[in-house]
Amino acid sequence: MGSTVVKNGTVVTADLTYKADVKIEGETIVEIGQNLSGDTVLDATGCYIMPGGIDPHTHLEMPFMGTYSADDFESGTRAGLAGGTTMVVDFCLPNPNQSLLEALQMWDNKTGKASADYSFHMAITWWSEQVWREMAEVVDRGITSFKHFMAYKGSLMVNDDEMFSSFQRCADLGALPLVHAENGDVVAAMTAKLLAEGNNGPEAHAYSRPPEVEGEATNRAIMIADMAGVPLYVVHVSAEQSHEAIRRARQKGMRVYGEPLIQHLTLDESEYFNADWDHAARRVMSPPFRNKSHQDSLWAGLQSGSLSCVATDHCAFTTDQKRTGVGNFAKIPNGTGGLEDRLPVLWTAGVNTGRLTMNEFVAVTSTNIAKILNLYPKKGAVLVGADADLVVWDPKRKKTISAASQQSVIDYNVFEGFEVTGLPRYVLSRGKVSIVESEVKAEPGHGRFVAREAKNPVNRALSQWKEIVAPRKVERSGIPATGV
Ligand SMILES: NC(=O)NCCC(=O)O
Ligand SMILES: [Zn+2]
Ligand SMILES: [Zn+2]
Repeated sequence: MGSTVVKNGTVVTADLTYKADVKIEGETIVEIGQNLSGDTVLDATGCYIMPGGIDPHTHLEMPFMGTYSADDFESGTRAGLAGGTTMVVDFCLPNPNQSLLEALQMWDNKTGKASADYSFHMAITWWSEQVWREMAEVVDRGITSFKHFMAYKGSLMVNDDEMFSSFQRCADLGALPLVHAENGDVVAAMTAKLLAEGNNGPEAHAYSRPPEVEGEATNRAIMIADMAGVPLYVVHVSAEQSHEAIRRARQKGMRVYGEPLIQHLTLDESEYFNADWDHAARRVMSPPFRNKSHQDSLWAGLQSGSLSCVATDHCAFTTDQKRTGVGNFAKIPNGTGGLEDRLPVLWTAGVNTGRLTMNEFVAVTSTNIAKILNLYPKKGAVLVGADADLVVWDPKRKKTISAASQQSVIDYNVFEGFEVTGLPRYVLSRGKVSIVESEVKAEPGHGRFVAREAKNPVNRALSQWKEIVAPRKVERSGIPATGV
């Protein structure tokens, strides 16, 4: 087995910055130190050696709104690698009444050509004794997080009673519930009203989902999670209202994690007012893009630690697919891409502006989610024994983002024209050099499923506390006779 040494670089992790060489044998980091030698040398002069990005929120080849998202595990993981992301966590979505295990088999079948490692969250899209039972089997198979859609009424949405039951089951199993937090009833009512009034363009998608629907649902999910005694992960936090609910909960000691997307941090609602229907529809996603004050709130959350991870929610549809919604915005497939662009755009808009330190950048793109999902330190770390998922980051490399040169299969890019400074020189996936600057060496089939263990320390601590404060019957000796 030949060894590889990444030499002359600066290691940047979530908590440290130091000069060192990193030696890899096979798939694993075996040594970190000075003047290391190996069979192959990757020169990192002028570069930072960081843990590869982990995107905790992707939808590859996802059946949704009458179609399938266009990027599959082949193009999606390749796009991720090209931008420094070495692992994705996708969503397995059972149909109503479908067995979770059968759905898992269907999702497994999609992954054969993944060139980077992946894991799944399991969605709870319906509720029954069977779902309750199968959740344990799903956890045994290494999938320890369960997603709940509070929106998409009539398809993926679950009600509060179902959510509370599922959260309690997560608590029993030591699993993590996730929520897409928008009030689906209110969205459905506002959508119907807008359409009835003739407001059918893509901008009405944003009108139908104001920040309040997100704030209300986030707060509700937090309270339900607290009553169930589980931590909670809120996906695609886009607004001050939902961030505020998370901030308040954390201040009260609740274990709630918030995930803004790179799109919401850098793109705003003016996109929906573009006179070009295609331009606006390509940006339709839920929640929609917001205004600058919400963006400032999200950046502040990353800086202060009230928000934990930056994801993409990569769910890419072609222009043709988006055109299904001409004349009715509610039929425009919801979703945008971003896998290839997350790290370069966040570095450019975050680190290069002084909003984030390099260590914070590593934390929010990799290490925090590795800890939350109990993947650390196998993933999200530059440590001896960790998987050699590494990005050698050249802070001076520049490019202008363009659909013409992207890995995603769709015909546009929501970041088109963005000039980024800071790009990978090398990207290694479990030791395999998969990207050399703009040259793709990723190997379809190299990616592997990463199983996770339940009952991480936060789950254990919460269960312990819940047990201590559980309702207990008061035993009384002199019970008075009834008044009758
Ligand atoms: N976000 C979005 O618009 N599409 C993907 C599905 C979801 O995450 O809600
Ligand atoms: Zn969502
Ligand atoms: Zn999503």
